[in-house]
Amino acid sequence: MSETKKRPLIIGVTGGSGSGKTTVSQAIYDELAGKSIMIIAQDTYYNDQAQMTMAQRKAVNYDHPLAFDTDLLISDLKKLLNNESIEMPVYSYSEFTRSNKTVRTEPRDVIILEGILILDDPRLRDLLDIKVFVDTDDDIRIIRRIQRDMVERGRSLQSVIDQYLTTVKPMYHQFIEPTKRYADIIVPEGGENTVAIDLLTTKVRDILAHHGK
Ligand SMILES: Nc1ncnc2c1ncn2[C@@H]1O[C@H](COP(=O)(O)OP(=O)(O)O)[C@@H](O)[C@H]1O
Ligand SMILES: Nc1ccn([C@@H]2O[C@H](COP(=O)(O)O)[C@@H](O)[C@H]2O)c(=O)n1
Repeated sequence: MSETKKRPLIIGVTGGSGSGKTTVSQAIYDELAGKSIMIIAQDTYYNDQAQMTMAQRKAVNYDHPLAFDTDLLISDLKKLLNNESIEMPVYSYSEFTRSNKTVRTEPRDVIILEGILILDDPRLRDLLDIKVFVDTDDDIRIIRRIQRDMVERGRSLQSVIDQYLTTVKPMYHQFIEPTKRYADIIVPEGGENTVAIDLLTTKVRDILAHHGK
């Protein structure tokens, strides 16, 4: 009798911009080195804006749920859950859109999905097996964001401040912070919280062992 392949496990890691989602996701990934695991950033699934001018792209509210191509993200996750490969988009923060390339991505036993709005859409939320909210104060997040966006995302100090006040902060309080209620685990201070990361990786190891992985 042929063995049925088990459905991959999806861990969702959310929180405000600069809260430490990427750091927590990378820490889980590193702790589970040697396992079949991948990280998907929700940012990769921002809408395709190739047909827009640069001025139009810069004016988009990137912290609103409608900024994302959630249908494509859900469709790709369902393929991975079905143990099929996907063509993952490639996103550029400096171009404010996807490139015309994609990366062929094979399914893995564990998928970490990290992003600001992964708990907002019930269709997406329902695909997640473990839901984590990284909870970091607004002042710490804006300081981290200034440092990161100026170094890694080609932004000026003034543009980071303007964007934070006009969209990032209000959207956080309207759409992101309310999704904390859906989280199984709330992690204060993100990547430095080794206790939370140990608990999560132990849980994932238990589930994989139960599946014989
Ligand atoms: N606990 C921490 N202490 C100090 N800096 C941190 C901590 N966690 C993350 N950072 C830094 O803050 C920035 C944003 O963190 P990141 O994990 O990318 O957040 P997010 O993915 O939520 O936007 C990064 O430059 C990262 O190195
Ligand atoms: N072209 C873009 C796209 C997104 N953003 C900002 O990125 C934030 C989400 O990424 P994190 O790694 O910080 O979680 C989000 O708050 C958007 O404002 C952008 O500035 N430009």
